[in-house]
Amino acid sequence: MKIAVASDHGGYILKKTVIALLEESSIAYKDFGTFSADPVDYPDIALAVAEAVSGGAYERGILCCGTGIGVAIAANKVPGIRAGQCHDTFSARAAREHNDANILTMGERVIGPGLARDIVTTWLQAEFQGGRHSRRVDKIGVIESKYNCSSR
Ligand SMILES: O=C(CO)[C@H](O)[C@H](O)[C@H](O)COP(=O)(O)O
Repeated sequence: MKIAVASDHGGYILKKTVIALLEESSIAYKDFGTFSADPVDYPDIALAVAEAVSGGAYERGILCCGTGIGVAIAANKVPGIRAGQCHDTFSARAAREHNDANILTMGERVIGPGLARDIVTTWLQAEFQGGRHSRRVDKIGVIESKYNCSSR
């Protein structure tokens, strides 16, 4: 599995925690930035990871900002992206099993590194359960198609 990872300045330290975990686990990843604690705009880094995942080059993405909210909102504007903010392991598991979330978002100003590691591990190991959940995820795709810009 290849993971696309990025953060804004608000999630810069949390991203380092995520990357350390991926390296310990021998999971392939690419860091899409940001590469310092200087302020950047979270929609820019969310777009980079969302396009990397929606384009198929990366199976999943992990985005960090101060809250995990802004990057989730921005990433979910990209067709095919199902980004979920998870700050507990129950949600992380459900995001995969029920929602087939292909991007995990977290907030450095909300949770600590220990919990973040558990969340990432849970999210990476959980699998989409299909069945009734497939019908619901498919309906998200129908909504997306309804409002998709024809110029894309
Ligand atoms: O997405 C966010 C807010 O919805 C993130 O928390 C950002 O990291 C945050 O907005 C950055 O705030 P700052 O005051 O400019 O550091």
